[in-house]
Amino acid sequence: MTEALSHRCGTVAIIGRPNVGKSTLLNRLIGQKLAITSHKAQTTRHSILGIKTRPEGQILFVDTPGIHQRGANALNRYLNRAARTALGDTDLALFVVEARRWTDEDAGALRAIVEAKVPAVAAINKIDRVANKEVLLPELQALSARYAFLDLIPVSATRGDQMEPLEQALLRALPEGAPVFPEDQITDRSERFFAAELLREQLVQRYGEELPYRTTVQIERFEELDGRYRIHALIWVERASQKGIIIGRQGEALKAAATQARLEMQKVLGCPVHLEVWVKVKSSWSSDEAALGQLGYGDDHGVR
Ligand SMILES: Nc1nc2c(ncn2[C@@H]2O[C@H](COP(=O)(O)OP(=O)(O)OP(=O)(O)O)[C@@H](O)[C@H]2O)c(=O)[nH]1
Repeated sequence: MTEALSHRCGTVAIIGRPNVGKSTLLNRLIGQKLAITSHKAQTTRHSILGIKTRPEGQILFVDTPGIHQRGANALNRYLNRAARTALGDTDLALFVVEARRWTDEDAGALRAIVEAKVPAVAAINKIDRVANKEVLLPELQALSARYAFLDLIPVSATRGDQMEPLEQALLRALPEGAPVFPEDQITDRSERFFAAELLREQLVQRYGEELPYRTTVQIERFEELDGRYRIHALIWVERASQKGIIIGRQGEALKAAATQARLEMQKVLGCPVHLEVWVKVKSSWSSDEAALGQLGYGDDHGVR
């Protein structure tokens, strides 16, 4: 009973290989779109704080870019570093895996937790795809043999199944403490940051496999006047050919992406948005540490 009476507060780093559903799970837990998602791996580039306040406690979620092993350019190194930094400074890890799929990359992500020696809860995601739930039992056993998880909870982030037991397990594992943020606050990120992410989400969802990872979004101007937002965004690409693809024939492709991004921004900001988007070429930004710094990837908070 004493456990139920004490108020809990602490950070939970969401860790897992790319594409297991970390961002979807964060959005589901917070009940609003904080992290952009796509079916392509490596969508998440920034560590985002999502704040979940309940009577029993406050959970501060840090969404990390998926820990992955491919590629060694500066952007990939930054992504892995961001995930590891989050682990070095958290009360608890939430390790996300996909039901019925264990890969070397999952093992790599788990190794980061083991090395950081943080307590962890495991979420076995995408159970909506598993018709016979009995097959999950040996999987849970195998996972608990790999690490001393405090709890293992099968979940479905898209359907919202098992969110309550997951939240309870996380709260139980957090230290006692007073809430850090007001109860109605759901993130520490700025509106400007979300504007950049929502435009980047369109790039990830609309263009070929490689191109989005060769681009970044910078918000040049972000102003609110008389209940309307005026936002100027720059999409940085590495080559003129990429600029052509993004813009498309007679500007059609960019127009469609910007229109959808604007609608998403209006949903998040809750008022009309005027969005202007420009595409600019900056050669080899993803392999140059100095260029990454200029674009806001120099620290863990990324583009603001
Ligand atoms: N069937 C099913 N699909 C899911 C579930 N959760 C996430 N997905 C899908 O899995 C894909 C990846 O989800 P994300 O949330 O972007 O994954 P992530 O782990 O944040 O990926 P990175 O940003 O690459 O690290 C998306 O297509 C999601 O719709 C789930 O519970 N069930």
